[in-house]
Amino acid sequence: MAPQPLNTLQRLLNDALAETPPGRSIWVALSGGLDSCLLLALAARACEQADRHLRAIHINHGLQAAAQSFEAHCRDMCVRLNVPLTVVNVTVDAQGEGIEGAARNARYEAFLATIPTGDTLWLAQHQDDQAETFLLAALRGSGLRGLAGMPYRREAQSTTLVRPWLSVHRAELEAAAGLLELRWCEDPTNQDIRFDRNRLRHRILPALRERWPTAVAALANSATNAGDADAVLSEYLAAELNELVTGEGQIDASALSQRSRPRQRLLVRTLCQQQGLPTPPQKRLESLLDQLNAKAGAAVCVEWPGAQARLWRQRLYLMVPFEALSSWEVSWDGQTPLETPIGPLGWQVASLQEPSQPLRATWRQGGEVIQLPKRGRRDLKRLLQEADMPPWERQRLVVIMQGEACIGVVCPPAQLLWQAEGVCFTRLTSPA
Ligand SMILES: Nc1ncnc2c1ncn2[C@@H]1O[C@H](COP(=O)(O)OP(=O)(O)OP(=O)(O)O)[C@@H](O)[C@H]1O
Repeated sequence: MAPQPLNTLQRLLNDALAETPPGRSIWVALSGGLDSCLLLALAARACEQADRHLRAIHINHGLQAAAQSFEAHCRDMCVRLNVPLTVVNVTVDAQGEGIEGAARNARYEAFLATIPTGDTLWLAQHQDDQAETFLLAALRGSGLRGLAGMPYRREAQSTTLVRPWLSVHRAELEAAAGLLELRWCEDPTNQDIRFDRNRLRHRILPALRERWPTAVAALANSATNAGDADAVLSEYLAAELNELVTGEGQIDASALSQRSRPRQRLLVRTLCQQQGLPTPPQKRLESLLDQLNAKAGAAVCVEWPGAQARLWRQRLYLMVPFEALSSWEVSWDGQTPLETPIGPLGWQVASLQEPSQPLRATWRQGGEVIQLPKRGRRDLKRLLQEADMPPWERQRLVVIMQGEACIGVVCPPAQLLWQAEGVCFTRLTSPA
């Protein structure tokens, strides 16, 4: 009979296996370290018994001299276990964030780009990793979402990520590795206490455990509780946000200002999350909320890395910051797909009143006039006001000119706003 630690670990894998769709592969994220090597060894047994297809993926970050030996170890282990291995080399760009975070982002991007839709990826994180993640989040002052740490299971771009051993203590994995006489690579950087996580692991958690022997399990439990609370709260907030939505990526700022401050904070953070934007740091968020009742004409813009919030006509807009536009003007035959500095125009001209006169495309300069069917000559400025288009979007409109006449106004890539009398634009269909 298998010794107790192996039994527990094997059972958790069988449970995880029972939840994966039949006919799809299970992938093990194999770093070459103890935990993921053990995961691969026991996953190979579980998948063989259940007649399931197992694969492994190793990401080579190329960050340290030892990277090649990790890769070699993974290759060797997969050959011995007869598990197909995919190795992906990534370039880690640590600009603007720590090297650990940049490596993690590059790794997850590579996982999702490599693993076919519908397959499942198993990661070897355990309870101690979860406790560290919780503490790191608490030390950053995170809200519920951050404190929830790593979920047992999560869907990402149609790939399911599962951590079957999230409830298992590291010591149990070490004991199991000993029983199996497993071989793995020790990552020399794991001892480097200049990294926050390593400092927690080697200095802080041992001190906590000395006074509170179950500290790791308790912290991991708090993460689970935070995750549950976050999931329920998210449902309520999504429903409340729905009532505030005034259009895509915008909500009613004056209705938001009627809410209590804590509610406002949560609603803005949730809106950011829904739009895949980073949430604002506390001071930026407070500054934004202080201005919710700004006068209709005031141009309020609060920025933080990766996102900005704007208030306009009592509506709150959240978006990715625009890059400043430099001047641009090109001549155009009306047929060739036109690439603007902010993407493809998406339209072509099917017919013109004066086909011989050349066209040019440019940003809206101000002062344009367009002759509209049945409406006569109209100032573009007035039309934009009537259309309720925010000022920052007005600056990014492409106007098609023929001589001094504006014959079309497009918001790239999809929206044709106006076409002049006698002119017909048609939508470009993307090549199959
Ligand atoms: N380079 C990598 N290639 C593939 N998977 C990885 C890689 N690095 C980490 N992982 C996956 O993410 C999990 C957590 O990563 P973490 O950096 O905490 O672990 P590790 O110390 O590198 O390795 P291990 O958890 O195997 O001891 C790993 O258990 C493994 O499943």
